[in-house]
Amino acid sequence: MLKIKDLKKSYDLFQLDVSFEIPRGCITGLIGANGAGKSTIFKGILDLISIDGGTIEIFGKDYKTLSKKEKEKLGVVLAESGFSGFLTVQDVAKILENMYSQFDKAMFFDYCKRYQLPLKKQIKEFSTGMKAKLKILTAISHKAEFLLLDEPTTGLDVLAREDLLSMLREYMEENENRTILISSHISTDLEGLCDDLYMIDNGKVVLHEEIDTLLGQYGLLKISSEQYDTLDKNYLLRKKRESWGYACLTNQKQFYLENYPSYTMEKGSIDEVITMMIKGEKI
Ligand SMILES: Nc1ncnc2c1ncn2[C@@H]1O[C@H](COP(=O)(O)OP(=O)(O)OP(=O)(O)O)[C@@H](O)[C@H]1O
Repeated sequence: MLKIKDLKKSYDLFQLDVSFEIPRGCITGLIGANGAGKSTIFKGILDLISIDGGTIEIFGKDYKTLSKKEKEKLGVVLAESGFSGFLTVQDVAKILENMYSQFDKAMFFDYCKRYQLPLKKQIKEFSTGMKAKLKILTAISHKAEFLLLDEPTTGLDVLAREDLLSMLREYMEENENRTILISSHISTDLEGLCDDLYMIDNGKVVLHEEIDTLLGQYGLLKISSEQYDTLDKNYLLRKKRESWGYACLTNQKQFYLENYPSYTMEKGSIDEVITMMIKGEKI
């Protein structure tokens, strides 16, 4: 669905250089701290910034050659975008109807009712959660095949975030060919939604893994210096010196559980894996 090879973009001290592929029918997450380069990737894919190098293919074509009809198959939420605050939901529906031949008006108003989005109130009076839901709704209501969502959950409370993730899950359930690329710095959002995860740090991909593998096969060994000295280190990815010894990240948890059953092995949250990959020392 999307193929990015050696995408490069420089801003002063920041240098983006990433390659990745997003298969049809999957939800792929981009996770990274503020300034990691997530929005730059989205803007590159959508041709909103000039890139310094690399290739981007969407639907098997160079991204610059997409026809109007093909662009209609994209549903986009960008961190800094949105409709004018002076418009109402009814105005937005009219705009979408004119923009997209596939706009599903009934579904749009049905969702507005379900998520209590008032039709006649100006958007500037909406809460952050209401604005976020409207943005997602504008991305999914024209039956887009591929959603590109940059930080759609930022600033939302737990309930609003859950509503938004439900909208995305429903969107995926309706058609198995639908595909999502979503970024967030909140790992739990992506953990419960995505099939595949790319971790971005300082413009580079530091880890690519399926969520099931990340949750099932990664683990954090917490051991003393003496235990570390005699440990088989072949299946360790990173280590970090701690006051009590070493924390070690492995993607072969089972090996250490079987061979060192008395050593402390923690499941390791996605945040801990990210921290170890970025701050830990290579073995
Ligand atoms: N137009 C620009 N001019 C100069 N520097 C920029 C510009 N846009 C982005 N940058 C820099 O590029 C880097 C990556 O920014 P980007 O917005 O892609 O990060 P991000 O991962 O989306 O962060 P956040 O989660 O805070 O939105 C940052 O160092 C940022 O300051």
